[in-house]
Amino acid sequence: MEKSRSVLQVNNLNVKVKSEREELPLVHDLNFEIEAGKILGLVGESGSGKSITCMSLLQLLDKKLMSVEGSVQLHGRELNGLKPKEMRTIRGKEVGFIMQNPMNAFTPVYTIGQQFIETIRTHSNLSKREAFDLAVSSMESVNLQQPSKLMGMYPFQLSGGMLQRVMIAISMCLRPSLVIADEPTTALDVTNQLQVLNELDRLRTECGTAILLISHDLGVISELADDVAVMREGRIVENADVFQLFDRPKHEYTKQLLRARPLLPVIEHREVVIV
Ligand SMILES: Nc1ncnc2c1ncn2[C@@H]1O[C@H](COP(=O)(O)OP(=O)(O)OP(=O)(O)O)[C@@H](O)[C@H]1O
Repeated sequence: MEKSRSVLQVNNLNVKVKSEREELPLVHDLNFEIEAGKILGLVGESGSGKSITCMSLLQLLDKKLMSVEGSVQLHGRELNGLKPKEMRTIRGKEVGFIMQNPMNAFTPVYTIGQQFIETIRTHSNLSKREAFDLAVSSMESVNLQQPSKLMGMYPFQLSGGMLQRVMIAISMCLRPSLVIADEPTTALDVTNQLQVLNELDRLRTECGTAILLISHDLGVISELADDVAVMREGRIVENADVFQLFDRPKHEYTKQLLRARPLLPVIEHREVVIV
């Protein structure tokens, strides 16, 4: 039997928020998969459930507030229902997470270097020196200048865009088999956006990483994604190959999204990324 190349397989995923009287659905019956080396773009208007989906895949939702039903398999291993300790060993090593707000990813009282090295050493057998060198080279790959100096600085001493790139470097340095990237480039200027997108592209090409890429920027999605899922009000209304979705959208909502995109910047963006 042919071995499945599926890295992430999601079946009948439902997320509900608990209130005193009832449970209100936020995400309905999601089904999708991502194969090794492929990028699935997830698009949809604000509030459509993209971030809640990411958090549920990573088992990061507060169980007291939300319930998650359905199956989330990483290389065939069920993640939904794993103990927090087991999930912690998976997050950071097998699954990298790039979140929207980089400030939330760091502890203010430790330096960037302390946090970077701690993360690397929790998930690997590298010495402090080796972890330092890996951190520095990872920061260089996302265009951070003077990475050795940055290692000694505290999060508040870096701009939002720099912190975002440090978080991306941390998420990618251990070459996880899955990266979940929730608006990874929103806080960045165009040059750094391109650097980060190229780095994501390199990761999937060279390391076979599967990537779930959430972005408002349809130019970014059309450039990088192999498949695109369109979310609306907690449901996936269309999931198709990127060419089919952009050239022959089926769902009325997808057509609306495509009509609403700003054309000029998208074209410029695509041309530069291809280089
Ligand atoms: N802690 C929470 N309690 C109750 N409802 C929540 C909670 N967090 C999010 N929601 C609701 O879940 C829905 C989906 O939110 P989500 O943040 O996933 O949207 P999104 O598509 O990621 O939006 P954006 O693009 O703005 O980040 C929204 O209606 C939001 O109000």
